[in-house]
Amino acid sequence: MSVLDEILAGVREDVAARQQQVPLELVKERAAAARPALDAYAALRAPGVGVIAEVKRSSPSKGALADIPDPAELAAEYAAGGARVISVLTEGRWFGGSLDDLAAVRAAVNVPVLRKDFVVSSYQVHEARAYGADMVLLIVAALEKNVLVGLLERIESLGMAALVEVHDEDEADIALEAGARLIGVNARNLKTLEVDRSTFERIAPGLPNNVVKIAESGVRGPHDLIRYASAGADAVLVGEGLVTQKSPKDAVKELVNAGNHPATPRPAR
Ligand SMILES: O=P(O)(O)OC[C@@H](O)[C@@H](O)c1c[nH]c2ccccc12
Repeated sequence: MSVLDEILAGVREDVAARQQQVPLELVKERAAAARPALDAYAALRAPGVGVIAEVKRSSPSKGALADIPDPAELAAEYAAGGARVISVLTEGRWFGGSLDDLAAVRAAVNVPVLRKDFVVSSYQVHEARAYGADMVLLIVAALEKNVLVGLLERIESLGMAALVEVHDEDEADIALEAGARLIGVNARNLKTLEVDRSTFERIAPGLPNNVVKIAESGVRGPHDLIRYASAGADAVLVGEGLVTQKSPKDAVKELVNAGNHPATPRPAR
């Protein structure tokens, strides 16, 4: 069984358990009462290369990365540093995240917040909205195409934006056919867990201009952002390179400055 399959099996168990405790109808009521979603698509299309800063305690590839006793405080630092969007891992078994982390971050910042998880059912989409998410990750490799289409429509009908993650050209085609407007190319292969930054350079040029292109994984400093920008990235998503820093705020600022520098290429529109 691949790591992805193992993660998905755990996620399905956890979702089933939550659904026993909190019925879908109740989650929908909470979603309807939540503050309306912010426009993550607009935020990520703004001029300059954006930074999506991630709250991530651990990962299957690296194990423990950072304690993060106060995710709200970390998110506030990210926002103060100029992050366009905050990504919050909500998967618990492998990434050490939770929906409480999402709610805490939502309450602490005014920028859009991404629920980063292995979303396989519409229950999780309603949960995302109930806990204040503005954006939800969908991983093509984890979903049947018809399920992907259904979840994407559900996310948009709740006013949120879907970030559709791909790893190769075939998955990118599926994402486009499904109607994705924001596509994330993950340089980390979810089967081998290895990072290959050339993945973005291979796939991004084939994506239409109106699609917002996000480079995920492998950004350790401004040079990686500039490399991704040269290949057409609208934004980069950064986890490890920020949570391990003494000053996450300064680290974000450094990336944001590189993303706004006149010499940094930006996608043609
Ligand atoms: O820590 P990094 O190398 O900056 O990577 C961040 C992000 O791309 C990674 O956390 C990620 C990308 N896609 C995911 C899907 C699930 C969990 C995590 C991820």
